[in-house]
Amino acid sequence: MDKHIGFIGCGKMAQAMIEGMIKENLVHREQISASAITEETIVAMKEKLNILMTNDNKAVAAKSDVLFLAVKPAQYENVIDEIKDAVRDTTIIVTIAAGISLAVMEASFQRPVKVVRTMPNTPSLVGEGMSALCPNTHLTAGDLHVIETIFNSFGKTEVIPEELMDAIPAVSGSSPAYAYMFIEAMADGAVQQGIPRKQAYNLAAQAMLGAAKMVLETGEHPGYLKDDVCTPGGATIAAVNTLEKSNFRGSIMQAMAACTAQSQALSKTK
Ligand SMILES: NC(=O)C1=CN([C@@H]2O[C@H](COP(=O)(O)OP(=O)(O)OC[C@H]3O[C@@H](n4cnc5c(N)ncnc54)[C@H](OP(=O)(O)O)[C@@H]3O)[C@@H](O)[C@H]2O)C=CC1
Ligand SMILES: O=C(O)[C@@H]1CCC=N1
Repeated sequence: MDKHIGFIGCGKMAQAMIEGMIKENLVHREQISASAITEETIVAMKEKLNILMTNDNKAVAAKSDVLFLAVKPAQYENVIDEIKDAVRDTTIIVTIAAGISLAVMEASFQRPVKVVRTMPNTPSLVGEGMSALCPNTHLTAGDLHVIETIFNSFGKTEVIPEELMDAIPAVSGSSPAYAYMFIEAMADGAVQQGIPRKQAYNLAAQAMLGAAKMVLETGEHPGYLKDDVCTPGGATIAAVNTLEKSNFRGSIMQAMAACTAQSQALSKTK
């Protein structure tokens, strides 16, 4: 891709996307630049990613065709104030923060700008990201194609209407955290039964990966796939019964409602 891609902020999410893009050969390393605050991050990321690293946000903003704002939500206001005059009218600005709306972005730049509100996730690092995208009205079909090409290089994408964006962290932006908790819990359960720790993580994680692939690749309903595992009078249905008694599905839905409420609360403070 013949574009310069910039990142304001080079933390966990920016690194996952940059490494994903590089692994997929979307762009050469010299087509990516990123800024951070501390010398420690600048030196560490230069060493790890071999991209142009700087503490000069304006310089990154000025040279980017696509500019990711990859700082925490609380830092958006100050960062936009700093860079807004350096950003070109043709630059596509990508927000990845929970709770920052397109209206807030447009108002902060104080002029018509191309903005895409997105919600990626950290598995982008290994090319298995899931990102929701929501462009504003200033993006052309060609601009959206550029953004989809970038995000598809490190995973999959769905274009989502803005009124649903606060619900996305719960299902894909934040959900890797609870998937890791599930894997950790299964590994603990395996260790309790005498299985060595390293093998326990491999067994649990590969079972999760395989189950997810079954849903995506067979197109079968997850309930049908679950039924296929449950031998009548067998071991699996005993586990399913215990999970139902401890409100497994209800707990997950409640956690997701809390996640969505927090995203909405972040939106309201902006
Ligand atoms: N982590 C995740 O799973 C996901 C995160 N997000 C969103 O991504 C965004 C970033 O999160 P995450 O990567 O986890 O956060 P991190 O804390 O890991 O990274 C934040 C980065 O921003 C840099 N930074 C802070 N202030 C400035 C500034 N004024 N100018 C330039 N750089 C600055 C920090 O620099 P330094 O290192 O020098 O302090 C750091 O590199 C958030 O808005 C979050 O909502 C979205 C989806 C998933
Ligand atoms: O916890 C958060 O607010 C961000 C959004 C999704 C993942 N991390």
